[in-house]
Amino acid sequence: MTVFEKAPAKLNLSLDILNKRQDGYHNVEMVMTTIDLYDRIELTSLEQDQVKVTLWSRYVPNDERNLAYQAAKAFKEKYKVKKGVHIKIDKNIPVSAGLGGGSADAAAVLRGLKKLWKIDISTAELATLGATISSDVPFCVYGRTAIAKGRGEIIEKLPSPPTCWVILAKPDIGVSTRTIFEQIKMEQLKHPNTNEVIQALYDQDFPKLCNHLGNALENVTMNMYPEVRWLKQKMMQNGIQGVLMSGSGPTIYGLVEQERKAKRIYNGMRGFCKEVFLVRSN
Ligand SMILES: C[C@@](CO)(OP(=O)(O)O)[C@H](O)COP(=O)(O)OP(=O)(O)OC[C@H]1O[C@@H](n2ccc(N)nc2=O)[C@H](O)[C@@H]1O
Ligand SMILES: Nc1ncnc2c1ncn2[C@@H]1O[C@H](COP(=O)(O)OP(=O)(O)O)[C@@H](O)[C@H]1O
Repeated sequence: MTVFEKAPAKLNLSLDILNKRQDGYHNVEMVMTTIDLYDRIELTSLEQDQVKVTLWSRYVPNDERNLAYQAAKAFKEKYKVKKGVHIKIDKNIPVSAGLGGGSADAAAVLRGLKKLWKIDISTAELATLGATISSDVPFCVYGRTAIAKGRGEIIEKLPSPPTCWVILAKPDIGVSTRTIFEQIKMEQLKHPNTNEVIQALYDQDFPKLCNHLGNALENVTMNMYPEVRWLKQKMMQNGIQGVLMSGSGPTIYGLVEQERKAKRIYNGMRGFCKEVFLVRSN
């Protein structure tokens, strides 16, 4: 039997760092939403007790370092499944981009295995299992729009943003999330107004949402990689209100309501970097 799952990328509409914890992680508050840029995951049940990953990517390993592999192992162990699975990943989400591609794949594997092996568990239980893989997996298990707290594992659903176009531009560098967190100087962080972002979602107020997008990691990454600041400025020169770096970067995104304007900006941004996408919000 084979099951197919979409693994959508996420955007951080806001990202705040509250404090550093004893375990080395940071307590965060992040409003996140999934977008229509996704990897495709195909899961086929195997009689042999093995996890096999197939994907074609220069940047992602197909062994036990793959988060999709780790998700399948964790699922099999937790629910004592003796069968195996062949995971095929069709990778579209850029890697080490701040778009949570690895976490999206892991979450899609958890959702897919629940269907493939007909295990009766709740989404909350899957998200708890996902937290053992990486901080963004619990959000990716739910998808749509939510606020993530703690180290990312406490999820509260929110209304999705008014439907809009999303232009994504990724500079030709990969950013290590761990390295960016290591650079943080708490007293220098610029904090977003998370409550205003949440209120804008409840009010379905697109201009207000755009005005309050904010990411405490933006300056940390931009100080390390000036090309990210440059790319944000290029995106802003198009007269978009809502422009932000997602996650620990380096992807810059812009939110636009009108299709014609979005297509014009998408075409313009392609002159500045190779990896540019135009997708819909969820
Ligand atoms: C920053 C965010 C925002 O959505 O995304 P990305 O930029 O990776 O997409 C996430 O919080 C990233 O989540 P994820 O990529 O799953 O991180 P993990 O694998 O759990 O952690 C990687 C490293 O980042 C640091 N880390 C991560 C999460 C957190 N709340 N505090 C941390 O200090 C830790 O040093 C950890 O070793
Ligand atoms: N299925 C996967 N997809 C993408 N990256 C993966 C996957 N499994 C492991 N990784 C590794 O995770 C790291 C971060 O990848 P990614 O999730 O794309 O980053 P980000 O969350 O910053 O967008 C990379 O070093 C990559 O090799």
